[in-house]
Amino acid sequence: MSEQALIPGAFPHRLPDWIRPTVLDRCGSTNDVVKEMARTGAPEGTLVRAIRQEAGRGRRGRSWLSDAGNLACTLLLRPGGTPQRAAELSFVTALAAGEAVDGLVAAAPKLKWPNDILVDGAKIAGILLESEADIDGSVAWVAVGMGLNVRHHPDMADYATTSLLAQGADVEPDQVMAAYAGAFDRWYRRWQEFGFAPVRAAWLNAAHGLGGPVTVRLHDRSFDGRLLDLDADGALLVETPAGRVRVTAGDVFFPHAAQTTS
Ligand SMILES: O=C(O)CCCC[C@@H]1SC[C@@H]2NC(=O)N[C@@H]21
Repeated sequence: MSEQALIPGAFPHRLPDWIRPTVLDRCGSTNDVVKEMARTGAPEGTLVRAIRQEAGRGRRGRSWLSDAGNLACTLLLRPGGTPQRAAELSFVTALAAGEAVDGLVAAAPKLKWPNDILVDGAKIAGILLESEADIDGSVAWVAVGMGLNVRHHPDMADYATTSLLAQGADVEPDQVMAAYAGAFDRWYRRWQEFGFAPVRAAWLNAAHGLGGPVTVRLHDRSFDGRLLDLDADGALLVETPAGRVRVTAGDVFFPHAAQTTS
């Protein structure tokens, strides 16, 4: 990993008490920084933001561009429980990121399975969860990485992207991170108290393309269908001529709209 200069001074916005931020001038990936901290005992609520990431990562080994002006941060959680339950945190995170965007832009943010946030059909934010289990199989920690295009967005060949600035919102990444942290606090508490049901309901309420045609790309094949629902465990339910299919990993594409991958 390259140089990591700590930006001195207090974080300029109010965050929930349990979330303690560190801002780095640069790093490879904030997920890697937080994973290392998790392995050496850092507490839940450790939050690392990098002004620049030099090796930002997305899902499925894709790279994630994050120059100064955008938000790249990772929050450390220690929720315990099973890895299956911890996976629900990607929906908690999507709701929090969506709320941070909502109100800043005219169009309502939409959530695309499994963990993209779209505005006007274009990707504005993505989420990368990584975790480790204890010897008994329970979750030791989860590194919740979130990248949000605040002031610029990359040109991608195969899907549309946008930023808050391109949508007319002239804001600073720290301000967006504070809104995200506040929304995360609310959704995380709700999830801990009431489980996945309210998270699932809110996610469905903001879901992109529900009821419409979808192409699902798995690692070894693709198929078309209609986007039906989110299952009680976060799997996507797709209706196909051959019957209902549960999708637990893959990419979804929506015809006749800006394409995004996640
Ligand atoms: O859309 C995706 O594929 C997920 C992108 C996740 C990017 C964020 S930026 C902060 C954190 N650090 C990383 O290296 N990745 C995540």
